[in-house]
Amino acid sequence: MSAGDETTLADIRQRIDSLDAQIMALISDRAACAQEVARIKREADEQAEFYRPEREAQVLRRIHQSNPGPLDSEEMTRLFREIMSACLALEQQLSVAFLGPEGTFTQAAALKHFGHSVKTVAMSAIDEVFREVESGSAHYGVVPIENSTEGVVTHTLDRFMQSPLSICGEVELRIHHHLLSTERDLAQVERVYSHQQSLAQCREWLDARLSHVERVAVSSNAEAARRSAREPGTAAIASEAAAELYGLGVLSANIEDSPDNTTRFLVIGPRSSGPSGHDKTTLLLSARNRPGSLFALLSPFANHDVSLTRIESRPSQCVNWEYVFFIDIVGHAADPPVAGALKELREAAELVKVLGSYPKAVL
Ligand SMILES: O=C(O)C(=O)C[C@]1(C(=O)O)C=C[C@@H](O)C=C1
Repeated sequence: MSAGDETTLADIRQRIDSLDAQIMALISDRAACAQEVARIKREADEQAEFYRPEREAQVLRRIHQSNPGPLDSEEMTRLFREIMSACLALEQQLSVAFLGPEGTFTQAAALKHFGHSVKTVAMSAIDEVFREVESGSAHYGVVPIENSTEGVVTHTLDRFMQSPLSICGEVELRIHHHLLSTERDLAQVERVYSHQQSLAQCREWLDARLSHVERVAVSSNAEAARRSAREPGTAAIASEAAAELYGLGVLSANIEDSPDNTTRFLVIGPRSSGPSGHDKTTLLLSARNRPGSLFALLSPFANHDVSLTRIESRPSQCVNWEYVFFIDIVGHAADPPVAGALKELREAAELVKVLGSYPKAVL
């Protein structure tokens, strides 16, 4: 390196130091604004809601769209996600219950959505996540709802039938599965633990590489990692986070059969979100038991030009062979086309429950 290069490097580093000082001052100004917002919210209402999913989605969308580069837009949005998470923590320390144990994809989804300044609390079942939020012990909860290869998580759908909670957000997470073990060689693995959905998502890889090995389904991927860490001769299919947490090595990375394996999670809380401009609404419907009833449930959406993105049917849990429908539509319940469709639907359906309107996932 020549003397000229040294000066240039030193110059650039000086500029970086000065920019860091400016960034810090700006972040501190932003944090002071959040404190001021909190004061105004508290003065207006003792039960003030500090977390505002619609505002967060708008902020993150603006950052995503206006990023000038060279940083990738996803990267820039993630940085702002963390800044806003720290600002919200100054207003209120949020607790978020998730389907645990520590190291599950659901925890990764919770942190992706809320940032790292919230307190995440591990629950051992989907039902417990709902109960923790229903009782007010946690402010919000995160539960899995569907996977792009394995389909819907029926436990979560069924739990909404009896819950007063609303959906206030969604999170999409690309799922990468790794084979984790304390062993150093595939030949030493005699048993593989994982959640049944993950075993299914890696079926082809397991058939090709570990066809002779016993597959054992356990309650979560993180539980699989925890067990494998204590049992020589075993491996777990789980995330990188679980590998770190339970001290396992990665024997084989990205073993999922479908390269764009994605899981969608829902954020549940005491109320749904305000309109953000790009929203979704989830409905629970049941039809009167007569010919043409499904058509009657769907036609109000067509009449009001509202798009359906998903429809699932589940046994009603009240009467044998009667079904309820979970429907996702584009738009917020307060948007005029959706409000019009809902009004018409209430005249046609036995039951119309708006499970929540919430911003479409940004990250
Ligand atoms: O705008 C608000 O209501 C705020 O509280 C500020 C802020 C932010 O940091 O931008 C923080 C938390 C909310 O969830 C949304 C936005």
